[in-house]
Amino acid sequence: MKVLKFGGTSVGTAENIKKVKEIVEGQKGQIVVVVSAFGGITDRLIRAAHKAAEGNPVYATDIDNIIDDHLQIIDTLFPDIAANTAIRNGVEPIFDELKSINKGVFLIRELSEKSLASISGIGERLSSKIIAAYLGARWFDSRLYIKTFVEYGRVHADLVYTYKHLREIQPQLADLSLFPGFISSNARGENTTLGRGGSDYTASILASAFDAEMLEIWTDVDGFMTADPKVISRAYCIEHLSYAEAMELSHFGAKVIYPPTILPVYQKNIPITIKNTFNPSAPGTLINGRQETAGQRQIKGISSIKSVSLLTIQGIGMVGVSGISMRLFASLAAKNINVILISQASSENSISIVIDSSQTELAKMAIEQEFKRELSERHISNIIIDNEMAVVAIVGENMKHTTGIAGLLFNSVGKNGVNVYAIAQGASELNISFVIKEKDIKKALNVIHEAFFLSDYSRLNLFLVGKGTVGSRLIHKIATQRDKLIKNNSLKIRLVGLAGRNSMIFDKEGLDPNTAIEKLEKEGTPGDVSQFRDKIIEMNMANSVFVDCSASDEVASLYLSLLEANVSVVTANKIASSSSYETYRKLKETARKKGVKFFYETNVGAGLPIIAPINDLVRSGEKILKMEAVLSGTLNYIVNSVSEKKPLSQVIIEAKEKGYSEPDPRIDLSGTDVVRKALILAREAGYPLESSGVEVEPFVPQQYLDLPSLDLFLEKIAELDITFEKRRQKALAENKKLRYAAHMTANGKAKVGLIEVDHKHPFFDLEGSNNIVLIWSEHYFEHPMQIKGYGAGADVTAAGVLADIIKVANV
Ligand SMILES: NC(=O)C1=CN([C@@H]2O[C@H](COP(=O)(O)OP(=O)(O)OC[C@H]3O[C@@H](n4cnc5c(N)ncnc54)[C@H](O)[C@@H]3O)[C@@H](O)[C@H]2O)C=CC1
Ligand SMILES: N[C@@H](CC=O)C(=O)O
Repeated sequence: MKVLKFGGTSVGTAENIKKVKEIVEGQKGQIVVVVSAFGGITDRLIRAAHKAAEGNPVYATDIDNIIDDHLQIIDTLFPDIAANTAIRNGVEPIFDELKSINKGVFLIRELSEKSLASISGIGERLSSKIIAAYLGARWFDSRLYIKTFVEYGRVHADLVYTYKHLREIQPQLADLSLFPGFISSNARGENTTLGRGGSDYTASILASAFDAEMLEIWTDVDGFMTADPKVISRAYCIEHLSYAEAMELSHFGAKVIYPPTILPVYQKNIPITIKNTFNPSAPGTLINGRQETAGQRQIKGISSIKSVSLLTIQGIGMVGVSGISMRLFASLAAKNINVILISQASSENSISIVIDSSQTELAKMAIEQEFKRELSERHISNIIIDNEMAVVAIVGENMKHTTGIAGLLFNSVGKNGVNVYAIAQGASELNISFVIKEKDIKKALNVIHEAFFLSDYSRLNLFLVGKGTVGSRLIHKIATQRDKLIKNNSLKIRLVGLAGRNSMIFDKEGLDPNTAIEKLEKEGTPGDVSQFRDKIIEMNMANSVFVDCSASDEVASLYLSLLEANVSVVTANKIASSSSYETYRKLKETARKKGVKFFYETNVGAGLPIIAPINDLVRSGEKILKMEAVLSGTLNYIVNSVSEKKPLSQVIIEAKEKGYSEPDPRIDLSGTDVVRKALILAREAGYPLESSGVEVEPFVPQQYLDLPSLDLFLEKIAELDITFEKRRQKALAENKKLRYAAHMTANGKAKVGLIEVDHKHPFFDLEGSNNIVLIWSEHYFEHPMQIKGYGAGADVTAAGVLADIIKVANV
């Protein structure tokens, strides 16, 4: 025999009830069906009853509407007049009862527990009669067999009597029998209920009493998911759970099954299958007593509860005093307050508990009353209440005796800036629960899911500033590389925010990179970058990365606050790392402390790997003694491209057009860009160089750089065309070439300026806009390490920024 339970949505409409019929008719052997009330009816009944108790006459209309909805379902399911009349006659007395109890409540303005139990059970009485007639099943009144008693103000099933009654009627069961879920009665024969979700419990009690071979819970999801799919879109259905795992997951918020349901079938070792009425071919989740084998996932699922409060009592007078916990929990139990989580420090200095937020005041009063003396004598100093909290739990039998689970869990939430307020883990190692702020729940669930369920891919949420030469190519690369990154690196990069100088757009699900710039221009909301930063922090998304493709100091000034908010920063903009050494140090230290990344590889040599190899040398204990480099793509392009036919002024414009120069080319021509790069290289090599320690010879005389506007500069710079060409010709006559070079030594000094190199010098053959860096260290002494290649340009830089972004994900 099998017991099949169909919940409210499964029997929410006549169409759905037809699906139920197909499922039932597809079964073999003896079947017992349990049904809930039609979807939403129980809530509507309870609301109407409360209105009646408040003296609100609208209750009567609400009841009429409930009755009409049932009649409509009857009319759709029973088009045949005789059958229709028969079922209408069958339910008419229940409609009358509903009206008269509510009328009584309305007249005396009082809704007793007894009346409420009678009213709220009417939904199941009606649905079960209608569905039994439609399926041709023998109908049984659960109230006659499922008996309850009250303890601590709560209704409990009296399983001894219940099993006895049910076994007595077992011989009367037909091939297809149907019981209403949820409803029961007490020893005096008065109506009671098994509590919300009680239909699952009814089905489990029947399965246990009748020794069923299987209990099937038919609902509107495919089964237990690895996490709440409304929060984690990548959550997927769990194929198998042990009873204990299912109990833990459902207790902690996974509303797939009502937690007490598991006990009756567990005691008989009857398996449960969770199935989807709307997707019956899906395998669902099987719950049984099978032990997990090694090699399977350590974590089966993540669940969470919101709207809870963390209540902490603390005081040094509690240390070593026995009976404190007993009195605390007894005082809460006396007020019917359910404790969701308990955490106590081994010092016994404090006990933290989590309770439903609606019971906070009641709990505080109960504790204050119980510990009146201890509070007045300051043995207990404080009762602290943190509201708007959430509990997150990871569940899995395979966690037992496996090291590193807690480490991975708290590392993943910690580096995303989620603060953990309390932790609880039982010695059974089946569940690790912890308390966080409710606002962090989405972020926490996302990062934990990513850390433990690596089945698909990691995600990065990008917030990009700058859609110019480099930024626009980066967006293009994100669009073109997307599929490859998912396939080869299991990484999904989502552009969730984009900002220009005065406007911004956001999309939590990810902007389409092919149209993001156009969308920003058309639909962007006005605002500056500090507002962009505030919104990033407010969005509080997991794995957030801020990407700076501007040349703005205003943007660079935001990095610290972003890193402090656990947002990683990837930047092509050199301003931050080349400003004061203290700023550079603080940014790196903050990133390290917060467990986020601060990457700026493109600051020197664009897409060339220069910073990473220097870091590797330093980390391996190498002392860097000297560096010589050509670090300006623009200036190298200029010295290589000026000719008799092509004057300096024309080549400067070309360098800008080719995307080599800074937005303002005077930054290159003054030597500032190379100074910035030299500062960064020296600092990466371990020398706290400041810009005052760099001797600079600008590429063009200072008087041109002092001109009031860029336009004027570009107009006047032609005056230098002849002088520059002469200098170039003179060097050429001596078989030499001009190079704008940087020179850094271990004494912490640097020099930047135009030099002449002969054919033996490694700079001599440096073509186009290429860069070169020579590094002398203890081991690279006679022959320096050389890094050489394209040193500027939108595509190589965008590729370098993308490489830094990928590095953030550690894939
Ligand atoms: N072009 C190259 O080869 C390389 C460039 N870089 C760096 O890349 C960065 C970007 O360079 P390009 O794309 O050539 O510059 P760009 O001028 O073409 O683009 C910069 C973008 O940033 C935006 N922007 C500027 N100030 C802003 C602010 N306060 N708020 C929001 N947006 C702002 C501008 O509107 C523009 O869209 C620069 O810092 C540059 O030094 C780094 C390595 C190589
Ligand atoms: N303007 C820079 C671009 C790279 O940083 C250069 O010319 O090298």
